[in-house]
Amino acid sequence: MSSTDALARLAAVIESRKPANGGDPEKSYVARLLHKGPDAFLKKIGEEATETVMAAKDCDQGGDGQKLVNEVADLWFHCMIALAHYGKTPADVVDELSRREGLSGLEEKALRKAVAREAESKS
Ligand SMILES: N=c1c2ncn([C@@H]3O[C@H](COP(=O)(O)OP(=O)(O)OP(=O)(O)O)[C@@H](O)[C@H]3O)c2ncn1[C@@H]1O[C@H](COP(=O)(O)O)[C@@H](O)[C@H]1O
Repeated sequence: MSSTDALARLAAVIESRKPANGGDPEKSYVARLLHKGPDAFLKKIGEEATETVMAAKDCDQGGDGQKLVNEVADLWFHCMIALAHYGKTPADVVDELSRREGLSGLEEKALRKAVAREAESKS
């Protein structure tokens, strides 16, 4: 079974935890966060992003990378709650990454700057 299947299965569980789908904040962590609303899960995303940075620094100090994997899992999980709340799916993110496939970040940035310069020269 592929990793994207696991993301799709988790997305389906998160969907089932929405208040409109009967998610119970007393019995489910996801339902509790969704019930509390965006401020609650967006705060968790901020925390998990910071913990991801700290775990990466731990790798620089000789760590084996497992903390980094754990923190990225927490980060992805909380981002998936945000995606679900705003009506998006992991498949949408994978599609966006696929769309970018083969387009160098440096080329894309240069293209963006050229478009901005062009617009500025016309204004
Ligand atoms: N993948 C996860 C997952 N990853 C992390 N977490 C929870 O996310 C929280 C992470 O927060 P922290 O590490 O900051 O720990 P904490 O101090 O307890 O956090 P807070 O008190 O600040 O909320 C912990 O409570 C973890 O248990 C997760 N909780 C649930 N899932 C998945 O979501 C499914 C549905 O979960 P429920 O909605 O709880 O049934 C589960 O079956 C899992 O597949």
